[in-house]
Amino acid sequence: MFIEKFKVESPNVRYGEEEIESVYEYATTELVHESRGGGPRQWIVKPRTVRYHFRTQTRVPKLGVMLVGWGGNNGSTLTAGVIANREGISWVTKEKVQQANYFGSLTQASTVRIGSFNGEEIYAPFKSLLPMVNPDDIVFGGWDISNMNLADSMSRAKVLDIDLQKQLRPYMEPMVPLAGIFDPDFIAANQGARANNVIKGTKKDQVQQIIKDIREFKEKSRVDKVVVLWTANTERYSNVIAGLNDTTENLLASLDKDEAEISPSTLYAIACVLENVPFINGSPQNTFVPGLIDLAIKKNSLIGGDDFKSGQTKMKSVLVDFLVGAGIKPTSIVSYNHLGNNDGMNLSAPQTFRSKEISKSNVVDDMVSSNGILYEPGEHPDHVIVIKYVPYVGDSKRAMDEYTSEIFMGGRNTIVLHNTCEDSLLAAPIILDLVLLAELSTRIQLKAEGEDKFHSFHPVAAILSYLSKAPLVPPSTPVVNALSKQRAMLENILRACVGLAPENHMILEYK
Ligand SMILES: NC(=O)c1ccc[n+]([C@@H]2O[C@H](COP(=O)([O-])OP(=O)(O)OC[C@H]3O[C@@H](n4cnc5c(N)ncnc54)[C@H](O)[C@@H]3O)[C@@H](O)[C@H]2O)c1
Ligand SMILES: O=P([O-])([O-])O[C@@H]1[C@@H](O)[C@H](O)[C@@H](O)[C@H](O)[C@@H]1O
Repeated sequence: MFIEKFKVESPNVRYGEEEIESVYEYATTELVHESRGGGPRQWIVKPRTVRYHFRTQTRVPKLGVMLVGWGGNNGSTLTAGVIANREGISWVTKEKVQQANYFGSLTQASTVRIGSFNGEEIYAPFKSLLPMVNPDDIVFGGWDISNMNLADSMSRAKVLDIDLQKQLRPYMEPMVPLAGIFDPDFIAANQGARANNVIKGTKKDQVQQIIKDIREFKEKSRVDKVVVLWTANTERYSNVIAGLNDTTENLLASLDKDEAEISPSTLYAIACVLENVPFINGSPQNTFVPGLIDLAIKKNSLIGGDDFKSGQTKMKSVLVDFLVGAGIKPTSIVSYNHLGNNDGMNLSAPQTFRSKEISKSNVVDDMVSSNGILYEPGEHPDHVIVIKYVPYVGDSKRAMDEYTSEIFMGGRNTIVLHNTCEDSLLAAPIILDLVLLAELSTRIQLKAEGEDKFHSFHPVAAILSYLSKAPLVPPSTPVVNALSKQRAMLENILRACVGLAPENHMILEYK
């Protein structure tokens, strides 16, 4: 059964005027590897409980979202989708009259199990766990190196139905991206033709301009908070060089010296961290060079990413988790896709493709290393990524995957998948979840027993892992890619904030 909302009644939860406070007993384990009584060393597991206090501010801000690459397929499609939902627009397709929706958004279109009632499982909207921004209320803005307005960008993207585009045009025509930071050295040469809207000056001038843009947008749109998200083109990796971008001091000194190796995405990120505005990277490049991560930690300013986990890779983080978890040994994974949008054209250059190849390849590492029965240390499946640019198919990505595994008694199993979809219709809801969850996480404070004061989550927002192909995590912490674990982590943290135990699916009541 589905319910719209609920309230938790418990001595561990207090709903105040301005915040929800909860006390949560976090059950974990401590491992030691030592000898007992002079015998050989053995692994000892010690269950332990740590008491956490959470405080979530319940006042939901008016949120401004500034997209870098606003005029792109993802940016224009997301903007269109939010307007269509806000205005209740429906449109005629060849099959039916279609209503706007937020399908594909974890926060807007998925549910969580609350419990059972009279033997029936009860579910509520994911977004009902804690007060969240209503996406209909988001004010969009942003930058693009192309000066095309959002209505024409939507038309250029060729993602949405024509009847819908016609109804949206009046809303989107007045939306014009701010000039962006353009550096041809970091993206494919084929992107140069659209770069007619660029910020001039030194890299430091460009950072100052981005800061000025953010302040003016916030004032003009009268929003309480701004989140910036990169959905611009994939850049090549920046070279990480000691003395140039390895520390805060060196990165800022390099900025002063107008160092060529600082990428546009890192410049936007510097501006956001200096302005204490959350910055999320939806592409695979290493925007967050060590010096930027160091700066974000010093400023306690949220950064998150990398690379939206939207389609082929999302499926991979489910399938490989299932196979390895079932004791089946994937030995060969081949992921091919072709697409014809501008992203695909940009990825046709070797240096930008390499950024994407890295993020799409590393997604199985945690699952493989979790099973020492199947894999020897250092052993991993053959894993090949192929992306081809085929203009004719446009945004309608065709993905084909082949998974070959070893099974019982020397058997082989091969699974083949084919997936066709508008890539931007998968990515847009992911972008929405990223900005909504980033904003929510900045309203949560926590304190573990033994700590003397409340503090925010670590500024490197591992909580956003479910939405990223290559989750950015705090230094020296584990990267988890298995989708079910990522979702459970996120849901259970939000459940703890409102005094609910983690969902463990034991339903002992019925055992
Ligand atoms: N399913 C998906 O669509 C998906 C999934 C994962 C990641 N991504 C990543 O999201 C990004 C956007 O995808 P898209 O399909 O919207 O691409 P797109 O090419 O349609 O849009 C990118 C936009 O960014 C602009 N741009 C490029 N460099 C810029 C800069 N320095 N500053 C400001 N604007 C700049 C371009 O003019 C373009 O309008 C790509 O990096 C892509 O790899 C997309
Ligand atoms: O999310 P996913 O489907 O694994 O990966 C996608 C790639 O297959 C596609 O070629 C690329 O253009 C998109 O940006 C996205 O990264």
